[in-house]
Amino acid sequence: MAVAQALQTVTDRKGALAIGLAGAGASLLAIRLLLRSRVDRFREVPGSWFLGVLPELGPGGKLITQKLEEWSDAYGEEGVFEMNLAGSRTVVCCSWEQAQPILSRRPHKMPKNWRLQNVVDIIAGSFFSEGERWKRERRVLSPAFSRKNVESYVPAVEHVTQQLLRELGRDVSTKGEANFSELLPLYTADVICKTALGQELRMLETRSSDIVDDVKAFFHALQSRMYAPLPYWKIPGLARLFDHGAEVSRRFYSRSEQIMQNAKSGGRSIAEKLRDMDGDKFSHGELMDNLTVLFVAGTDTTSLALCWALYYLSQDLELQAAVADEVKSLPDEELSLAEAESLPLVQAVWLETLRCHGPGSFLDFQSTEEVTLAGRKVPAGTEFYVAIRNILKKDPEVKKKLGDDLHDFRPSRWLGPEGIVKHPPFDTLAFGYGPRICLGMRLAEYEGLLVIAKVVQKFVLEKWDKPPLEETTSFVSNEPTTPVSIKIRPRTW
Ligand code: HEM
Repeated sequence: MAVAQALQTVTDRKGALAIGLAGAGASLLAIRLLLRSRVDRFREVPGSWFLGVLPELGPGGKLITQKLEEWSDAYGEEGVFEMNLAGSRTVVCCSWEQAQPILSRRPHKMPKNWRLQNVVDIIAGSFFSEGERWKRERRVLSPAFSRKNVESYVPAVEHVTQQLLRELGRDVSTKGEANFSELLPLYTADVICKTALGQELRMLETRSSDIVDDVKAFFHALQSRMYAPLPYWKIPGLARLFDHGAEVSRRFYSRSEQIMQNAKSGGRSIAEKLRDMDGDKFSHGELMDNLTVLFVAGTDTTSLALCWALYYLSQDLELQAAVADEVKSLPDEELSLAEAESLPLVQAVWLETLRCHGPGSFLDFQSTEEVTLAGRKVPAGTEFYVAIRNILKKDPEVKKKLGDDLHDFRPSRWLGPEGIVKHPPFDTLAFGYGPRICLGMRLAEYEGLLVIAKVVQKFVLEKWDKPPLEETTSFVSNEPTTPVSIKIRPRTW
């Protein structure tokens, strides 16, 4: 009898608990719906009430670039629409008109969004910081990428570019084709090491991909954490099941320590300059963070943009022949920044590649104040995406300047009677906008022009005869889903 009574009590308690939980759930849903109805809404991408559109973004959000383009077409006729991203209301600005109120509030009123907080235990440094810390880091790092300093890196970049040409020559004689997805990240990593960090790691020559593999693993971890429905990395032992961010972070830290030890005091490279600031303008940890950021931000981005550029040139042999004609008589020795910039068609190919396939296809923020968009008030704390790719491929303002056929890859749209016409800010939008625009833009641009010019001068890229490349998103990069392997042969004049 006593046992039966005890069982009854337990069952009653369970029942009461279940009713309580159901009641709490229903109240939460009711509050959510009530709050929702009070907010001025834009057209919304349909999704489940709990995860919203997250499942549609694929594992780790890899489909976000394509989805933003698709949804901008379907829901973005006002230049702005919204979506529920795992419970967070996210407003997407897909036109230049609606993007401007967001971008003009940067950096302090429109910081990067809270999702970046998910990665602070594996990476920090200028790309990820805010407020006073970001200001100090930007001030200290900026001079390293000034025009004058990038000009001083010319011999180093030329040295690595010559190595790239030698490696391509080797691949031609052994395989008849070059895997640019393998070679270009080694090239950009060598350039960063030799210029910014003052170290010669000869990754191209030895084809050693440890650093490049770690950058990719890092991007994977960052992307996975930013789009995870639950903070799996906070549960001991679970993080390693989903990403290797912590191990990669440790490896980068020890590489940065090594670089600092090798750096001479008072030298020219950024690492050498930073070494003198250790403990003064920068704490030691901050120093290590920023060296890692340079590795991470400067390798995959530029190499992927170059992969896309060479892919387009192998698709369009007429365009390639015109580029070859432009670079035919370039000297074998180094090209200054001004000489590289005086090649209009090479520059047009670079600008058009960034417009169609720039690695940073969107920027994400979180507002600190109310913003009015398309006549509707959006409260402080809302997440915003600025869909850069969509703007560059569909916006009426961009059409006015660059033509109606924005879906086509047509470098000549950047050319006028006098040569290149840049159309700011659209010529640099792939590098971001405003005070936080990409720090390495000048170096990336120089590498881009130089590689396009020198590769086409020395080699013919045969016609692309494989299926068209598709892309997937990995943190700030948009990479082809299959390697960019192109049949090449030496060019004879
Ligand atoms: C084609 C190549 C590249 C592209 C398309 C690119 C794109 C971008 C974008 C979109 C941002 C965010 C800008 C914003 O928030 O407005 C950024 C930031 C940044 N990039 Fe690049 N990047 C490239 C190459 C490089 C290189 C070579 C470096 C240097 C080593 C670099 C270092 C950085 C840094 C440090 C930031 C953070 C700047 C800050 O928040 O103050 N990037 N980049």
